[in-house]
Amino acid sequence: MQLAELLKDWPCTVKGGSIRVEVLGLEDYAQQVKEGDLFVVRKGNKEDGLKYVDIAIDNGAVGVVIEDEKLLDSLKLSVPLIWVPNSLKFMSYCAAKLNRFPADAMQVIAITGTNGKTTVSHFIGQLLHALHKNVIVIGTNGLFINGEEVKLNYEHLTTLQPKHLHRILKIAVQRGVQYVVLEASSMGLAKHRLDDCSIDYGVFLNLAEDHIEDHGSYEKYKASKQILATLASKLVLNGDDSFCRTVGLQAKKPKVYFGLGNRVDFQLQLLAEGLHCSTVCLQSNKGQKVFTIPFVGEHHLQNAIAAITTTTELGFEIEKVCQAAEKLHLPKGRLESIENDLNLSIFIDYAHTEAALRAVLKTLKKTTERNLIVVFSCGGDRDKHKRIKMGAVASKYADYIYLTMDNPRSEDPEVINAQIAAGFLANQKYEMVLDRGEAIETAIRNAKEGDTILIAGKGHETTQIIGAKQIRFSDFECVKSVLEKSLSDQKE
Ligand SMILES: CC(=O)N[C@H]1[C@@H](OP(=O)(O)OP(=O)(O)OC[C@H]2O[C@@H](n3ccc(=O)[nH]c3=O)[C@H](O)[C@@H]2O)O[C@H](CO)[C@@H](O)[C@@H]1O[C@H](C)C(=O)N[C@@H](C)C(=O)N[C@H](CCC(=O)O)C(=O)O
Ligand SMILES: Nc1ncnc2c1ncn2[C@@H]1O[C@H](COP(=O)(O)OP(=O)(O)OP(=O)(O)O)[C@@H](O)[C@H]1O
Repeated sequence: MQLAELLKDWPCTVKGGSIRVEVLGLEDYAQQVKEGDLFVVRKGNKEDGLKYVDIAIDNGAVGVVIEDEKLLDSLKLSVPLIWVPNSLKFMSYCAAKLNRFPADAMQVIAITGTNGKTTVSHFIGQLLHALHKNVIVIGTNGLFINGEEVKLNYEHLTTLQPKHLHRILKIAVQRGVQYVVLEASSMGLAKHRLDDCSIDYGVFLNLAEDHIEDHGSYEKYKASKQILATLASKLVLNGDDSFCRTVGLQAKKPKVYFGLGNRVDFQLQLLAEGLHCSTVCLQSNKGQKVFTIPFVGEHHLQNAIAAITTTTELGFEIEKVCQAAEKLHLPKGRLESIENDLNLSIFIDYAHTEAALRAVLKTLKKTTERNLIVVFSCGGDRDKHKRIKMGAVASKYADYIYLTMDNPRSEDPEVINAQIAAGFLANQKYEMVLDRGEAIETAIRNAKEGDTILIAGKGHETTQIIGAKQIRFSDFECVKSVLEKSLSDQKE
């Protein structure tokens, strides 16, 4: 597309060079600029893109975009210099336009909330696939087409940057994908990554304190989430959550409420609970339906009803949606039970917020036969306020706690753990085993038949960040090797 055409409807000032040049792509990382790309200069948290303009031009940039108006006079380049008021908004628009607004050809569902985005995205993906639709799901766990993971070869964010997202959507449309389910992180929304996705349904799950340091304050975090209500045409809201209710009251848009409580359009009631499944009753103006879903936990019932409501709103018959819901499964690392011969219940779960830890511990407390044991810690260099709160929640439900490491980054893990332990009840039994592998091994070896062990915080992740180093570590691989070792010890 010609630069002139690309810039036609966007407020900007162009200086020097020719606007008749062909633009092939968009890049804000200078070293990755390819022949024909526009290079967008941004001042970030760590770097100033201005430092890298020469590299971008050497790599073939056909234009340079800036948002500092003063540079229009001082920067002399061999290619057009383009000033735009907001480079992040421009990147979103430009990426969408260069790919011919692929989202317009799809039904776009975006999910936001502090907890449950990945789970609900995958549930909606599974329901649509079961209803014979082609669907792409993009979020923390990666990119999935009809349930099959497609590996990306670039930095993986929960909400992809527009330069990646619109290219993926264009290919998806070409391959006949009709639905896209996107996780909308607060940072992704604040950084305008989803501005030009023509979102049909914005799904609001819940709000709790998180990412405060990333955003600067809780109010700013909350405001970032609310951006989704302005971007989406219709809203699907959790009627049990006060933040979602407020979003619904403020938005002058078609909306529908779901929940486990009263005053909602789609209500899911728990009728009976087994060890691994829940029998539920769905009530809506379309009638009543009783069915069984293959997992437990109030929070996952919330996630299930969010997905069922959204899919029904997309125009599918409620009976067929409920039928498909009987085969839902949780995504990798969410309340995942690990089979073993030790008569222990071992679960790996991605809980890394206070609300998530409460939800999963409350669920496991109900099913555990004996003691509930938790292995966890908190991440370093972020969200310090949540440590004491997570400590208090763990202590409320757990009989024994192993404090360990969960991406301590530049912080001393002993200090992080001391801040967690400050939230413990006075009589809490616990110990600190900093090496995560050793902590998991000790928890399994010391457990007695009938105990439940929750290994929380890492879920699907496969790395541990200690200092500046990222080392390979997976809770799944660790548990597997401990179980194998204990089996061979038994045989000896
Ligand atoms: C907060 C945020 O959105 N940060 C993103 C942002 O970084 P930044 O603005 O600080 O950029 P910077 O590294 O200072 O660099 C400034 C400019 O110089 C350029 N540069 C820099 C170095 C270089 O060698 N060459 C070069 O051209 C950069 O491309 C950039 O344009 O631009 C970078 C490059 O495009 C992104 O990698 C980076 O995401 C980082 C990886 C990140 O971790 N983001 C997290 C906070 C995030 O978005 N997380 C959410 C989930 C959390 C939530 O729920 O809110 C997510 O959606 O994943
Ligand atoms: N509806 C919910 N309410 C409270 N906690 C939940 C809910 N759904 C999931 N969780 C907890 O949060 C953890 C993470 O779930 P999930 O990955 O679906 O959330 P997320 O919002 O995508 O998280 P993140 O933004 O950190 O990637 C789960 O392992 C579980 O412990």
